[in-house]
Amino acid sequence: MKRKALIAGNWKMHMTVLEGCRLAAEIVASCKDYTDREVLLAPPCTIISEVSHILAGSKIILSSHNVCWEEKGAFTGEISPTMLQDAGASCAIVGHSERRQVFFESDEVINKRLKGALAFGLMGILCIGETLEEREAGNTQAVLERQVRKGLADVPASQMKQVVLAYEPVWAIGTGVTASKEQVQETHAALRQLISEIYEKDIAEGLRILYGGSVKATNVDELMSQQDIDGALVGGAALDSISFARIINFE
Ligand SMILES: O=C[C@H](O)COP(=O)(O)O
Repeated sequence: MKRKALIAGNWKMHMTVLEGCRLAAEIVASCKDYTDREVLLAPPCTIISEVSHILAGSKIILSSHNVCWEEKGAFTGEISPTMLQDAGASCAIVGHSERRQVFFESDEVINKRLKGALAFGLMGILCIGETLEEREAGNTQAVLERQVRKGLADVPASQMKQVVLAYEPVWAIGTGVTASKEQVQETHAALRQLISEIYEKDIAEGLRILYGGSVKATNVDELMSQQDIDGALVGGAALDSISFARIINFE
């Protein structure tokens, strides 16, 4: 099955309104009318609304970095799926390693966030990935399997079209160390096999699995040449329009 590639730029905690609007406009200008790939931007929530105006008329998808599972109520510090939609977003990232590591979000909380996003019709990017310590202890597969099974717990097959998986080994994020294309391909193939065991083969074949961790203009082509790498979740290199444009236009 031919899956549409997805190149996602995660701006993390960067960009004022002015900076973000300028970067978004530069990215819009560098996008072609693709049929084989999609582009997504995830700015901080403070500028989602302004960036949505810049993206209007383009096919670029707008995402948040996180989402609450409730529509409204006493959840200080949280943003609901409908608030995100109101601001112009149609996707939410959940379970990013920085949420797991720095803010101690558990698999259970991440699962609630994902189910909340899907229930309100958002696309959900579920991030998973092992730490260096877990890798060195030989626990990579077990950690990824736990994160996938718990992250997708009670997500019905009917909502899996809204889900994207992002494999981001923590040791490769922001470090300049990229996992090799062989390492990533092998991991993605194993993840696809796991998804076919949890759901069914067709769902696994249709699921997009992104790689994240020091993706750059210089390594995107070789990563994207692999059968089970369906796109990239890009951090640092997404903050520069020239680098990100090159990544979007991978060959
Ligand atoms: O969400 C993006 C990832 O954390 C990767 O970040 P990076 O490209 O700066 O390594």
